[in-house]
Parts: sequence; C-alpha cells; structure tokens
Amino acid sequence: MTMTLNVAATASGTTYRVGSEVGPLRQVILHRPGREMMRLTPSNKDDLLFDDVLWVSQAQWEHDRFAQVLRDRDIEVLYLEELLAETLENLSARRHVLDRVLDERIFGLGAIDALRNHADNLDGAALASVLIAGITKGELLEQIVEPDSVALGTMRTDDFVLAPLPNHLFTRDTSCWIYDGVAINSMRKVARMRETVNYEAIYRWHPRFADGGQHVWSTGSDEGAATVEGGDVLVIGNGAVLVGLSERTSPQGVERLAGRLFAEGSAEHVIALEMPKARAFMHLDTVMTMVDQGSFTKYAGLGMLPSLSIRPGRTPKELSVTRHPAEDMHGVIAGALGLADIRILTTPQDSHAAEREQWDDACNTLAVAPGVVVGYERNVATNTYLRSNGIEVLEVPGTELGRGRGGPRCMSCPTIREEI
Ligand SMILES: NC(=O)NCCC[C@H](N)C(=O)O
Repeated sequence: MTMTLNVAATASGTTYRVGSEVGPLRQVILHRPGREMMRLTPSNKDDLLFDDVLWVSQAQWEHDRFAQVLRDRDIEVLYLEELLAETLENLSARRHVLDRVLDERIFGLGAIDALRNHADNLDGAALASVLIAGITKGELLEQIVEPDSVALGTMRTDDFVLAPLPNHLFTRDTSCWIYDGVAINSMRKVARMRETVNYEAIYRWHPRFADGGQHVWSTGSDEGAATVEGGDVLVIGNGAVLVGLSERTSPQGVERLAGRLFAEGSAEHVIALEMPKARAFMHLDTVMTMVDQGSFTKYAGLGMLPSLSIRPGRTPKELSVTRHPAEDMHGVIAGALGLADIRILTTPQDSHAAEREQWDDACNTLAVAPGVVVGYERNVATNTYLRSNGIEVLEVPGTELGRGRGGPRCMSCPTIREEI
C-alpha cells in the first residue's frame, strides 16, 4: 500500500510530522519536574494519580539525564513550561486559557474577578508557573487583598485554590502527533483535564506551531466523554494507527479520531485493541511499544486481545468496522503493516518478575531510531533481553520519575520524526 505523504509546515519551514513510532526522532516536548511535584503529599497523591511522593531534586537530575540522552542524538528538546510561558504572552492565548481555567462555578462569584485580575497581571512565565504548580490560598493572599468570598473564606491557608498538575510530566498523553496532525486530548481523569487547555493554547498560538498547517485531530475542550490519551496511541506506520481501548481511551474517542484521520487521508486503518481496564495497564504503551519496524515489546501478562479494524466507510460520515478475535491480534497488526508477521519481544521471566518490571515501565520504551530505544536502567531483564534481540537500549535512571507510573515513552511527546 502506498499513501500520499501529508506534511505540516510552519511559516518558518519546520515540518511537524510523526509518521511512525520508530523513525529517527528529531524534536520532542518534555516537562522537567518542578514546583508542582513539591505539592504531592501522601494524602493527595492518589487523587493526583501518583503512587508516592517524589524526591524532587533527584527526579530533576534523572530527567536532565533523560533529556541529555536525547540531545546526544541530536534531538531537539522543547520544554513544555517554556512553550507555555511564551504562548501566554499572546493575549488571545491567555484569554483562551483563563476563560477555561477560571470558572466561576469552581471558584465562586466572590473570588472570580480577583483571581482573574491577579492572573491577568502576571507575565507569561509567572502565569505558566501558577497554571502548572497551582496556587494555595496562602500564596494567593500574599499577592492580593482577600475578596469577600465564601469559597476562599472557607478554605484553609494551605488548601489549593488552583490544583497542581504533576502529570504534565507525562507529555505523551495530553497531546500526541499522528502523521501530519496533532490530537490535543480530552483526558479521562479530573486530575489531568486542565493540562489539555495549556496544550490547546500552545498549538494554536505559540509561534513554533501557529499557522503550521498541521491538522488538529481533536481539541479536548470539545470532545467531552470521547476521551483519547496519547499513551494509547501508537503510530505504527503504513497509514495505520494502533489504539488501546483502555481505562482512559473510550470507543467514542477512537471513532472520532479515526473519522478525522480518514477525512484528511492521513491514515486509512485504525486498529482498536480491547484492553483490560486497570491502573497497571492504564495505557497501551504501559504494556506494548514499538522498538523497530515490525517489532514490539509486550508484557507477558497482557496476553492476546480482541481488536476492531476501523477503516473509512462508504461516505465520510461512515466507518467500516470489523471485529477480530483475540488470537488474531498479532496477525491484524502485521496485516496493517503489510507484513506476514510481527516480532513480539516478551522478556522470558517468571510472572512475579514480569509484573514488577511492567510496573516499572519496562515495556514503556521510547524509540529514537529503528532498533534504538530509551528505557529505565532498573529493568535489567527486559533491557538484557532486548539487547540479545539486537535492540540498542540507552538506559536512563528512573527511581523517582517512575513513581508517577510512566517511563520514557510516557514522558515524551515527539513532534518531528524522520520518515523511514
Ligand atoms: N502513557 C502513560 O502511561 N503515561 C503515564 C501516565 C501516568 C499518570 N500518573 C496518570 O495516571 O495519568
């Protein structure tokens, strides 16, 4: 099968496109853990989707090592907080974000104007910092006179007026590039919903992306319950996309995404895998990632999954959907790639060891080129097994970073990959 190559180029000539999972990576968005991580406590970590609190300076060191491994391969690293700060210098972008974040139904009639005035007076960097790290009542009242507000009046000094967004660390999930466009995702969990608004502003107003001609497959604000999270989306190439119907990504979300990809001719086959709905398997990339053309890591405990092949229907409004039994899982993926079979790399180890390494993101590798991946150093058995199968593994530390249950793939949003 041959597809026309759709590309998106900015006025400055940069071409944003992610045509596969493994094409040489050229540019990526990361988020260095910052003040928002200082907000995590044993009592709020579950609501904020973390399994433990972090030693923040160590997490920053680990993250810097990750970024350096990427830079050493000539991959440009963009930082989310800098993109957001620059974006918020634009008044339309600022209005977009603040209109959505500072909602009177959340903050109350008495506080909303004072909050809006305060936010409007911050420069881009300060506002980005508040949007990511949140703000407590005490911090706010160091900067403004307390308004007459029942909502604020009934809060304790250390309560969050605006909650922190520690999961911005996982830049993969909130926006993901699929061929010549970007999906700005509607998130399943409340703790992550505000992340979407930040990306909407960045992709629409930041000079790097504005007028880039890229398709926008979805904007989370408009998608509601039709959720898709980028960890569930694998751009496997050949005009195909593999999507996990997981705890986070809904069937409706996949249908909307497929319809838009097909309408623009950017993809012609979406395979939806019916995954178990469990936190340990929260996204497809926690159990399966692509490490080379036709080769995938796969967690032993995942087994075979039923799938649905989604293709364009007879009219732009229709989809053609075929169900496949679990035993056909690998064959369906191979077929979409135009291959007779795919290579599945499942580390041979007992089920306890396998479960432990999966929890520590052994399968969550980030390919930086065909057959070259970044993985956490702690997953010794998996890294050894991948190497014995010809995959180069660039190891990074992840003792602290992993406490949010995400590895190198989760922590990266590729924006440019070379074609293969
Ligand atoms: N793709 C991924 O699996 N991302 C990891 C997200 C972890 C984050 N704490 C979450 O629960 O959403």
